[in-house]
Amino acid sequence: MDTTAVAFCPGHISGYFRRVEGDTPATTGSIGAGIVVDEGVRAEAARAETASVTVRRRSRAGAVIETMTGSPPVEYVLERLGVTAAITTECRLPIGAGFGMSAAALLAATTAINRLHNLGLSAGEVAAFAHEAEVVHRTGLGDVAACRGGGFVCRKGPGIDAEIVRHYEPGAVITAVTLGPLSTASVLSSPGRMEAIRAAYPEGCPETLEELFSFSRGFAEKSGLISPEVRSVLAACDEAGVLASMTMLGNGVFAYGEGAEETLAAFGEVFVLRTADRGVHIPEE
Ligand SMILES: Nc1ncnc2c1ncn2[C@@H]1O[C@H](COP(=O)(O)OP(=O)(O)O)[C@@H](O)[C@H]1O
Ligand SMILES: CC(C)(COP(=O)(O)O)[C@@H](O)C(=O)O
Repeated sequence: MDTTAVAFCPGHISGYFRRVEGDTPATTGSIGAGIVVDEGVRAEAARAETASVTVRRRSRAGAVIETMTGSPPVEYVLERLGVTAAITTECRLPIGAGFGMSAAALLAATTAINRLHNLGLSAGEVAAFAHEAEVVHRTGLGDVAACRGGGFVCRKGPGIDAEIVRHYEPGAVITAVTLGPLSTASVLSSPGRMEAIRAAYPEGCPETLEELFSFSRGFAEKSGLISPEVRSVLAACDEAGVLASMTMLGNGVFAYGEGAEETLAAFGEVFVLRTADRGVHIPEE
């Protein structure tokens, strides 16, 4: 009997989205587009009498820079599955910055719990529990669906079973900078903000990364979400001819193409990411 199980899930930078309201969490979610990135969350589930979650962030060099206790959405999944475990999540990207860390933590943790307790859930059932927790806790809408696979994605319906168009761009470098957290729940709970977001939604699916940036930027401009700090970074990117938009929902910017890293570096810690080639999985260790 294994005493621990591990899973990894990539993060997802949403470029634009529109909430779709269903009758249940399964039919509630979002449509939109974004990029699944190679950095994400590694979750370990260990046998334990009681449920607990420890959240760790590591620096690029591997040192633990932050440790937090508790994660309401991950605890929700344990309770929903009727099992206990000691969960430890580890990530390098900041939490609450629009990198879909809540969804990555949920998918990775649920995958690890399924394996630890031999629950026999299919990949779809694992994703359904993770998605339910995201929607109930207002930590995300479309990230779980996106992180089931890699590439840059266009989600055409809510929930985990809707059609998703994926384009794989192996090696494409996406650079991001964060200027501080933005609570996803606070935006998703604001009727005024959600109406502006609804009205800003662009039609059609991007065929190229360039198009994804152009649709995302149009959405960001119309959404009313751009803070003065994000505006300064976007202005610098425009000046340098670098494609850029706001990370949804985070107080940050993601950018693509030559000069992106140098331009963003003036504003904070830069994360150099690549489009992920696969979604949630059990790593070979
Ligand atoms: N790495 C993680 N491990 C465990 N829980 C997490 C993790 N990242 C986010 N969460 C949960 O999600 C909440 C934040 O969600 P949100 O603001 O949507 O962040 P993000 O934009 O990174 O998805 C946190 O308060 C925490 O409860
Ligand atoms: C934009 C968001 C609603 C939240 O994304 P994050 O803050 O990264 O959890 C996402 O889930 C989406 O539906 O596109």
